[in-house]
This record gives sequence, structure tokens and C-alpha cells, in this order.
Amino acid sequence: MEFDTIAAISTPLGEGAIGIVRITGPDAIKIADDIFQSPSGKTLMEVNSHTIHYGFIIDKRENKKIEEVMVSIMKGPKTFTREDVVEINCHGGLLSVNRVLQLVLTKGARIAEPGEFTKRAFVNGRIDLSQAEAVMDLIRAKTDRAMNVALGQMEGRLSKKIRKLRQEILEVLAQVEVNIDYPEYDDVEEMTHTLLQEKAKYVKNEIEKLLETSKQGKILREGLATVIIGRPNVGKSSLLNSFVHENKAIVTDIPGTTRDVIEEYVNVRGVPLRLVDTAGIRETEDIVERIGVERSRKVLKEADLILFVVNYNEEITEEDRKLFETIKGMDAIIIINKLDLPQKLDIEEIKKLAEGRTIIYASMKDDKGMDELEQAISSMYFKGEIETSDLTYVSNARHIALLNNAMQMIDEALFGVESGVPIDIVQIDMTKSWETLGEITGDSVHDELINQLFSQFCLGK
Ligand SMILES: Nc1nc2c(c(=O)[nH]1)N(C=O)[C@@H](CNc1ccc(C(=O)N[C@@H](CCC(=O)O)C(=O)O)cc1)CN2
Ligand SMILES: Nc1nc2c(ncn2[C@@H]2O[C@H](COP(=O)(O)OP(=O)(O)OP(=O)(O)O)[C@@H](O)[C@H]2O)c(=O)[nH]1
Ligand SMILES: [Mg+2]
Repeated sequence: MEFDTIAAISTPLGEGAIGIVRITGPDAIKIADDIFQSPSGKTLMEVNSHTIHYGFIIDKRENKKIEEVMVSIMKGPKTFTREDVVEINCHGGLLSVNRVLQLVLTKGARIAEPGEFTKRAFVNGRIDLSQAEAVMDLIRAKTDRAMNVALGQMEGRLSKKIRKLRQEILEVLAQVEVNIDYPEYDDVEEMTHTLLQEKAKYVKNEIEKLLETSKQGKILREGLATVIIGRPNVGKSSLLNSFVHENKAIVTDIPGTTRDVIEEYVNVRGVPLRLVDTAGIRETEDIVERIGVERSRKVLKEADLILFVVNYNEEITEEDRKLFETIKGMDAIIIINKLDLPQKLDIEEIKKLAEGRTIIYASMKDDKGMDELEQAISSMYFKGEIETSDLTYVSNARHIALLNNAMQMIDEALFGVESGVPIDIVQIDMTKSWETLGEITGDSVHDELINQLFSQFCLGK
């Protein structure tokens, strides 16, 4: 497909020693040539592909030097976008790259939308949708593991599995068609049923296997939403500070110190935590604190993991019991803090309330218990040493939802076969699941979704 020529700054604005203006499209090389002057007098129209050239960017109308640059010339289709690509390497600095970009735009290029380079790579068939989404994940990855998952997806690992499943479904649908066309064979109906049932079971099993990785995959990609809760003054903010190794949250001996929800990213043995400190939950007359308590309750509901802090130096209160009630059924670790102070806490009752969940004995003052806590978190989500390299993780919420949908349709197909529903109805369910799987790779998908997905990219990507 032939598109217009687009350009953008592909490096952080005004940071770093080099800044890159990237151009892609049919006029990329001509535009670059128009504003480039080499000391040797060569023109960019005649150079070999995948070569880089020293020279100056010149505003030829005013015969004015704009920048000293290195220009890469890459001719399609063996490029990032499969189109002609030019990269102008400028001196870093906001003004310098901006001047070059402005000049490029006056020569007929259009400013690129966020993600538009990667979108071209997709539309021109170099990568599929899940690979393009992986490019974005790669940029946002916060741990090595998350990065490995993104790299695997970018290489097309998930796409390959999905394509194989779609192929299987397509083959069985074709076979069913053939069988319908030759009804004169006696046992054709039974054969068709058996075939459909076997294939549906196989596909279902494969989807299930992928979905089994989704819990860990989602954590790796988005971070484990971890909320620190507990009554005022038990040491929640101190715990957050211990995790991030600095005094991010204000700690005082005044109960009700934390008023707002404080969020920090931490890497706990390869598990990315989106750690949230909350206002201590209690009944209060203070309006500001009450809003804080409300927010605490709200983030609590969306948590993947609760870190519930209680005070070794205080007796259990009705509020503690209520909190245990609130987190029923949720993943939680109980942290008994202030172990350096005399015991007033009834440990036996805490054990009962914990309902088998891990209890960590800690003192934020003496820096005790953090190792045990980190160990508990990592083994809770990644038992043993996981090898990200030989597992295909499904990490993206869009993919997870589509896999669940496809599975539902397969289930309906299976139910249909087993309860003697007419074959053409079963075919419809199988076809739907084939289409749904195709939305993951972008083989069956509409423009609106594509635009929405790519608009989430950064500018110049
Ligand atoms: N300067 C620069 N660095 C960059 C990028 C870029 O666009 N420019 N990339 C942008 O994100 C990433 C590299 N990604 C790329 C992916 C594919 C191709 C490419 O040309 N693929 C062709 C040819 C492969 C080959 O030579 O064998 C192809 O797949 O057909 C280029 C870059 C990271 N670093
Ligand atoms: N002795 C002792 N004091 C601690 C320990 N951990 C925290 N503290 C102190 O307890 C007080 C309250 O700590 P914070 O971390 O602010 O408690 P919080 O749970 O965030 O309190 P709110 O934000 O008011 O809900 C501070 O004076 C801390 O220094 C500990 O292990 N031992
Ligand atoms: Mg606090």
C-alpha cells in the first residue's frame, strides 16, 4: 500500500546527546536530499541503502546551515516500516531537532501521529497486531522478566500459537463442509461429529494452557497491584519506605498521618509491584482523613495482593476484625510490625483471623522482616524459578479477554456437538471462535480498534 510521508522526533525531547528525526514514506529520501549537503558533494538520491552519511542540514531558500548531522538512508522493504526510511541524527537539544523537523515538514512530510511508524510496520505486514502491542510493552517494561515476555511476544511467539489454532479450526470447518457435500456415505454424520468434538476439545485445551499463564503474564506486564492496609499508626508508610529504600511517604507518630493514596513501583525479586500506601482505615470525624479512608477502601477492592499491617504493641480491635472480614478471599500477607516493642497483640487470634495466610514478624524500626516478606511475595506468584524464555505468557488484558471469548464459543460448539445440535449451528460457533482468535493477531479486526491501539503509543514510535 502507498502512503504519504511522515516524520517525527523519535528520541526524548531535549534530553541526551543525540536526537533523531525519523522520516518514512515514498518521499523520505527525496525530502532528506532536498535539505542535505555533503562536504563531498554527493546526493542522497544516489547512495546505497543502509548507509550513513555525514553532512549539514541546509535551508536552501536562505542558504543557511541549520545543523550538523549524520543521515541514515534505508530503502524499503527491508526497513522498520517496509517503506523508505531516513533517520537524521542531530545534536541533542530541543531546538536543534525541532528545527530539522520543521524543515522536513516544509518539504512535504506530515507530522506523524503517536505510534504511526509502528502502525505502518503493521499495515505493511512486517509485524502483526500482538507484535506491535509488544513493542509498546517493551518500552514500558519495568523488570527484566517483563521485558523478556515482551521480547517473546515481539518475536511472534504468541502469534505463532494463535495462527496454529486458527489453522486447526479452519481445517476442521473445511472437512465438515466436505462431509456435508457428500452425505451419501453412511457414517459421514457420525464422523463429522467425532471430528468436531475432537478438534473443539483440542483447541479448548490449548486456549486453557495459554490462559493459565495469564495471571503471571498480567502481573509481569502491569505490576501486581499491592495495597498496604491497617489501622492508623501501625507502620504502613514505614513499610512503603522500606520497600523503596527512601522516605517517600511521610511518617509520624500521629495517627492519621497519611491522607491520600501514595503509589510507587518496586521490583521485588523480579516481581513488579505497584505498591500503594493508604490512609489508615478507621472511623473518623476529620473530613480530609475521611476522604482518605474512602479512597483506601476503593483501592482495596482493586488489589491483587493485600499487605495487612498490625501492631505487635497493641491489642486487636474491632476495626482489625472488620478489616479481616473485608479482605476475605483475597490474597494477603499479614505483617506483625513493631516487634521491638513489648507484646500486647494476641498472636493466636491473629493466626485464626489470618486463615492460613502467611504471617511475617517485622520491625520497620530495626529493619527486620523485609527479606522474609519479599521471599513470601515472590514465592506466592512465581513458585520455583520460572523461565520466561520457554513459556509463552499471555500478558495483555485485550488478549486475555479475547481468549476467554474464544473459549466460550468453543465451549458452546462442544456443548452443541454433544447434545445433537444441527451441525451448521456448531459451525457458526467454531467460526466465531476462529474470528475472535484472529483479533489477537489483527487478522480479523476493524480500523477503529487499530487506531485506538496505536494512539496509545508514544510520539515518534
Ligand atoms: N535508529 C533506530 N534504532 C532502532 C529502531 C529504529 O527505527 N531506528 N527501532 C525501531 O523501533 C528498533 C529496531 N527495530 C527494527 C526492526 C526491524 C527493522 C528492519 O529493518 N527490518 C527489516 C530488515 C531485517 C533484516 O535486515 O534482516 C525486515 O524485517 O524486513 C529495523 C529496526 C530499535 N532501534
Ligand atoms: N518502635 C517502632 N516504631 C515504629 C515501627 N514502625 C513504624 N514505627 C513508628 O510508628 C509511627 C507510625 O508509623 P507510620 O509508618 O507513619 O504509620 P502508618 O500506618 O502509615 O500511619 P497512618 O498514615 O497514620 O495510618 C511512626 O512514629 C514510626 O516511626 C517499628 O517497627 N517499631
Ligand atoms: Mg501512613
